Amino acid sequence: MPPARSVVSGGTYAATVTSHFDLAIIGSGSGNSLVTPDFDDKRVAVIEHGTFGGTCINVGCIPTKMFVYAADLAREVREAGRYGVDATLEGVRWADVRDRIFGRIDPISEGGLRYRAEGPNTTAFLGHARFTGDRRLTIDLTDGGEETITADQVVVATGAHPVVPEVVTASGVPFHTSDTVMRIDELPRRLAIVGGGYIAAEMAHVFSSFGVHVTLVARSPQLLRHLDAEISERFTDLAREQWDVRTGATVVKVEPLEPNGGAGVRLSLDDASTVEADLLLVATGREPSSAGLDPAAGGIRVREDGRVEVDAYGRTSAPGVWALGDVSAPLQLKHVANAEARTVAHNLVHPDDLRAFPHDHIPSGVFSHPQIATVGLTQGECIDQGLPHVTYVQKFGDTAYGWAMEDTTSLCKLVADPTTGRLLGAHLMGPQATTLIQPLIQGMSSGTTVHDLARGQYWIHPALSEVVENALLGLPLDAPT
Ligand SMILES: Cc1cc2nc3c(=O)[nH]c(=O)nc-3n(C[C@H](O)[C@H](O)[C@H](O)COP(=O)(O)OP(=O)(O)OC[C@H]3O[C@@H](n4cnc5c(N)ncnc54)[C@H](O)[C@@H]3O)c2cc1C
Ligand SMILES: NC(=O)c1ccc[n+]([C@@H]2O[C@H](COP(=O)([O-])OP(=O)(O)OC[C@H]3O[C@@H](n4cnc5c(N)ncnc54)[C@H](O)[C@@H]3O)[C@@H](O)[C@H]2O)c1
Repeated sequence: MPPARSVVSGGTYAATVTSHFDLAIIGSGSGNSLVTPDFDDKRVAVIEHGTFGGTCINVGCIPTKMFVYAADLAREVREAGRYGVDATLEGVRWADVRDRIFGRIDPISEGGLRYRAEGPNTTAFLGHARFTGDRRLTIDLTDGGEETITADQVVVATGAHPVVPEVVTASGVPFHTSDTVMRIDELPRRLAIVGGGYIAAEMAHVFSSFGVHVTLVARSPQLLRHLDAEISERFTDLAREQWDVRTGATVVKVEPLEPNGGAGVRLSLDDASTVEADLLLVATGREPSSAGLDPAAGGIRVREDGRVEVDAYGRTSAPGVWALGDVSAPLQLKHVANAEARTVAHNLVHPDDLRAFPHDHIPSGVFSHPQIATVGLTQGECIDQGLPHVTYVQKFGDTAYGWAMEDTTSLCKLVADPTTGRLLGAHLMGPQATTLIQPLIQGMSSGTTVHDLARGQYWIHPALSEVVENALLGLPLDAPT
């Protein structure tokens, strides 16, 4: 492992580095995968101002889901008595859970940096990149000084970062975001989470399953309000059974619990109620990391919401400059960033055969309790768009495996076009929802009709996937198409 130097080239610090590259990539998350064999005989720079490897591996999808797995286990032990299996959760060794997770992850980041630093044609710059001209970047190196490079092509893959409301930052009270909360030294007794989206739902599940009292403060009347209304409503009801959920509530004041500071926080809400907690987690969205790039200096247009403007092929308004992932994508999801990176990797070397981003039928999952998975249109969107549609809701509890699980709350809701007999959307809430949804994503992507999806293949009996089969068969379509 080379020491953490700002400019790493060939494993040794290079005082004078090559200043012109064939390709410069800003951001080592999904951007790092652009260094394909097509670039074996070309010079590539990867610039990173944070932890090498980006969000997903270091502070996003991977560690959160590793915590979620442990949380699911803890919850199952607690609930085993329902099935006549008596078990007691003796404790959760937070430090051991945390260290197991980061003990796997941290070496991956280190290995990724080493691989780029020691690559024969790659240079890893550790520092903050900003545009200072057309395809010209000035890098404020992490350990001081700056370096200016140019490149034939530049890819902006700078991701997104947490937004923290001013009421929190102005208070001076210590708080966490998802970037830091997974590394805390010990579990708090009480955790307050501000936000009602993905991160809030997943972190509330993790910490409450580990025995922490969780209070969740959300501005909107329902949690996960981007989802199908029925799912969002039912999830909010189930959340209230697990956590102290304050919906339709805005935080108006944040202050330390003790007059002289120290641990603990008191939140005052606009309904005159208060929340007291030992730790505060802010999960109020992530904004694209575009501003710090000085995009205008590079001729790069940015949308009102902060996303770098790209066309269907990933081209920005500046010739030779591309963007992908959270900094420009319509959704902040790793599978979207990966798909866009595959597209840009092709387009970089095939200027006469450009491919468009595959943005149809993008699914997403929320790894909370319960788990949620969704793809396509919601019923509400069909109504808003005046689309003819039919729906069907299949309860997990009305299938054989659902009986085994004594399930009373899980569901699979399908939305279909009665004329074409094709699926328009699928929305699942319950155990393994993110896995169960896959045949429905496949059906939508390949344009298979509901009838062919249901009857064109076997479904293993009495597997949980019969929920999906029965949901398809339940859709009130006129006739098999
Ligand atoms: C807690 C959490 C859980 C998540 N869970 C999931 C999940 O389960 N499934 C899912 O699909 N998605 C999940 N996501 C979203 C997913 O992590 C992101 O969509 C994905 O990582 C974005 O990849 P990216 O390459 O666009 O950006 P990133 O991976 O964020 O990479 C951008 C990199 O650019 C660097 N950078 C930024 N600006 C500069 C600059 N000016 N100079 C140099 N370097 C710079 C950053 O430090 C960063 O390393 C989660 C996100 C979070 C926060
Ligand atoms: N499983 C996954 O795929 C997964 C998991 C975590 C994160 N992510 C990605 O990361 C993104 C960021 O996650 P997130 O949970 O921070 O964002 P989010 O957009 O999912 O939710 C943000 C929440 O904060 C609320 N909010 C916004 N501003 C607020 C304010 N000033 N005061 C109070 N509440 C406010 C919103 O109403 C919303 O409930 C997600 O949109 C998602 O794309 C994905």
